[in-house]
Amino acid sequence: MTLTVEHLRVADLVRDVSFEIGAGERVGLIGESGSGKSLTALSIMGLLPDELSASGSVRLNGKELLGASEKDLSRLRGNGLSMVFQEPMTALNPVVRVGRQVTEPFRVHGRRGRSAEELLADVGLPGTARAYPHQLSGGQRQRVVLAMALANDPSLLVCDEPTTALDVTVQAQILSLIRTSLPTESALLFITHDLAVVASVCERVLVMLDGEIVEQGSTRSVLTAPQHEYTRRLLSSSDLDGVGGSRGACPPAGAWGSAPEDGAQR
Ligand SMILES: Nc1ncnc2c1ncn2[C@@H]1O[C@H](COP(=O)(O)OP(=O)(O)OP(=O)(O)O)[C@@H](O)[C@H]1O
Repeated sequence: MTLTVEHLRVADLVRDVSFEIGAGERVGLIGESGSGKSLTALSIMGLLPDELSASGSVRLNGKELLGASEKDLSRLRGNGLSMVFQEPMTALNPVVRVGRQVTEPFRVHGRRGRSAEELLADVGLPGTARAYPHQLSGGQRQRVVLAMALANDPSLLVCDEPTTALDVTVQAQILSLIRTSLPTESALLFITHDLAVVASVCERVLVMLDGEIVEQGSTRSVLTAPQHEYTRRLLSSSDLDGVGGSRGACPPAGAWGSAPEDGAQR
């Protein structure tokens, strides 16, 4: 799997954005609010609102996605491509039991797959298939969304601030679940404001400012030796131990998206 984004433009809001993500790569997209991260993700997914359109090129394994038919895109979504949004309630139907929702990707793509109970147990929610979303906590709902996104073993998972709405403990659980549940060969594009999250999940990072990518590189090099003034400012205003506070000191154990427990297990 290779995702190739070239000269992506969305009005004046995203400008000349180019990057590539290969199979198994975990890539972070950081930048302050309004810098164009979500619009970049929505362009990849073919989910831009009607009033905005994208130009340039977004290719998945060489196949152009910009301008692809809705039929082709919906065949890809939840199959080759999956996305997890910040607010799980927007992704779940409040009047449908979660068990039915997590197996939806199989029905949409006409496939037989694992049972709802299995998919939910995989994300730490055994015995919840008959629950409605409102009977679950915010963290549990995000687990359901993740189970749905992972049901068809997507080649690319896009997460747009999936933990921002959750408290710190639940946030850590969801991050750990993303690290361990995503098949090793699947690629990840992870959007966040939080540099500590990037350090713990991603091996490579793209930095966006005012609609443009201003810096990219390995998470270690960008967070320890930022080249762009904006990245330096982001770091100095973050509470990332060992980087923002005392630059050059050792990062926390397990940082830089390469923690041993990140290994190959599903
Ligand atoms: N439908 C739209 N029409 C016009 N402008 C939009 C639309 N959606 C987003 N924008 C603007 O585009 C810019 C980039 O938005 P985007 O949501 O991609 O930012 P972001 O980096 O994801 O921010 P956040 O971290 O707050 O989610 C913002 O200035 C936003 O106001």
